[in-house]
Amino acid sequence: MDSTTKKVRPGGASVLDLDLKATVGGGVEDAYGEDRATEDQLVTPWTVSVASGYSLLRDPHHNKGLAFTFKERDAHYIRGLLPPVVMSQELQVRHISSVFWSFSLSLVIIILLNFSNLTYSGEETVAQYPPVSTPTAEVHGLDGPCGDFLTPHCFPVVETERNERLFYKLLINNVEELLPVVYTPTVGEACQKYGSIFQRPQGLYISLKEKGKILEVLKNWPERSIQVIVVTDGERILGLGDLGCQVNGMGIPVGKLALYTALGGVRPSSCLPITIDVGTNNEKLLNDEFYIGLKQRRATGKEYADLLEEFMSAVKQNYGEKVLIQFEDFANHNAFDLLAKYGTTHLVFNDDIQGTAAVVLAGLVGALKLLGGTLGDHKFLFLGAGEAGTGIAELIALEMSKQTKAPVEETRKNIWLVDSKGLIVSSRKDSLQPFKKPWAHEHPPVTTLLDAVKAIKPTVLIGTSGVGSTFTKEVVEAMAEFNEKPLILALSNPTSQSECTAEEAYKWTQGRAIYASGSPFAPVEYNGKVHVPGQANNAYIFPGLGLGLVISGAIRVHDDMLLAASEGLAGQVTKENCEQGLIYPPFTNIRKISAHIAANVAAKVYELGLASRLPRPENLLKHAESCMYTPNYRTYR
Ligand SMILES: O=C([O-])CC(=O)C(=O)O
Ligand SMILES: [Mg+2]
Repeated sequence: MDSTTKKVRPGGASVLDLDLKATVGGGVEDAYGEDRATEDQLVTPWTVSVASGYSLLRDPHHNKGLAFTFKERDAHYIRGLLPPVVMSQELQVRHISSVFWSFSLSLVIIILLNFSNLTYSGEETVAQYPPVSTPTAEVHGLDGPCGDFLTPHCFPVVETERNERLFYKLLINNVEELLPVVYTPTVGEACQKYGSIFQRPQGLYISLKEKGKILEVLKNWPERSIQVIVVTDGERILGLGDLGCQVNGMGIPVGKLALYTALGGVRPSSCLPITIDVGTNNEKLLNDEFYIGLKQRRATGKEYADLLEEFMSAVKQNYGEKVLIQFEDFANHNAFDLLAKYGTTHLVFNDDIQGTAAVVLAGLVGALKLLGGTLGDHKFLFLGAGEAGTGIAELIALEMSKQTKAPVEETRKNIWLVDSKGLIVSSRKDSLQPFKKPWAHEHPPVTTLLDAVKAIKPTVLIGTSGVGSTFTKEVVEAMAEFNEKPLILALSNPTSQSECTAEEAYKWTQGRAIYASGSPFAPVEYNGKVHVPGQANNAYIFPGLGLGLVISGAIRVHDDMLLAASEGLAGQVTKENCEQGLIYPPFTNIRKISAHIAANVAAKVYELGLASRLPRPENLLKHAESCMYTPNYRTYR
């Protein structure tokens, strides 16, 4: 062998230089290309090591706090770093739960910190959070020190930072109470107020500065086996508008993915939150010296489309065909285009358009048990003709069309939408955005919601405009005039943007309304009867939908899968729920509900031939349940 044909690796070993580019293989699933890389190609030097001692207690994936046994403490060099008691996970959860509800959150934080890592300074963390009092705190009676001292959102954030399994166990065991804390509405407030407090990375930031390097950026994320990505560009965060990159620790994608794990059983390490930063048009943020995002106006047109295209290609190249990408809180003008463009090449869905649609359709099916009749017997009026409004409207029309065999163009005629310019009617057609055009029916112009209610006489009123307090007393009273049981869905988030509160809906209809909202409301007593409002939030759907797509190895999302998800949810509404006026099952059973949704979705994926995990398991419900991540501690050797 001629020495000139040898190359010397940095480690000193020599290899044959026989056209390495063509002959060196990395093996199947060498996704990162490290093994097949030639010597002149750059690779990411990832290492895997066993955590022990002090660093084990600081590793949230493996930390068990006081649950480490003495055998484990000796084997992993942590004896003495923890106080002498050994506490089971169940006891840890019980302890936190009891403290959580009977004392104050500030105290909880300190206890959690003790559980998780004794060297951590609680005061430091707590001091980072400015005073705030949240609607959640009010809903749950968590006043006092919690309100003055820190935001409840800080509680789970701190918790995941210390002990992931304890956090998920706590969340699963107390889902109804904690959902509003990790998720809507508190997450919205956290995004608005705490954008400048950057903690450790909880997801990836991809800005215009990363153009041309997005694949490299993805490789910087420590986990490789990614199954679900939630991505936002921050332009329409809930009903709060353009918050740019102001998503502290990426509130929205992180919050959604926490629910993928807690409610849908998707492994936390396979979830990747991503915030895309193309600038912001929010003047306040642009003028804020502490703003953490790009200080420029939003990129649009080709510049925006090119960045998104690079992102979508890099995701597919890095994680393959089966990674699910959930678009979240994009503005209308991008959301529909992105969904149409990538729906045929990637496994994508838009939670605000499709997730919300599936959950509302399920609620309507539940409501029919109370109201009687079929979907086709009802008339729907929406305030808001954006992603949620048109998405829900389309899915209702599709389901009606399936039920009645009438073409969807016909069934759409039972559905009317009002936007900021009034009722959408045919005379406005030329000036309407494309996604609104199918809803421009024949009718004289009507400018206000109240007049539209009087003219259309809907049986169902749905608010999706992101603007609060728009279902006024007059509007709700008008609904109650010609409906024995008016169905009122105030879907805008967070609580401040609700079209009307639960109390208003019941009061203004003398307790006759069937009411559900996007953000949670506490039960209301009216005339001696307790009314329990439902929460029509996409959190019911996306975790189960995602699980169904992942377990079947789906490669595309089809409308029929959304209908299957919706049916899966509707099927979980019991007779007792209906008797209480509830159109959704309680969140307490959400893991079971998610498994049913996942099984229904997976069945549809197999039926449509879009599944890549073969053969199809016989019992999909059992299979879905068996695939769900449970956060119980594992024993270490
Ligand atoms: O996050 C939520 O609670 C529901 C949702 O997607 C939105 O309002 O944009
Ligand atoms: Mg959303």
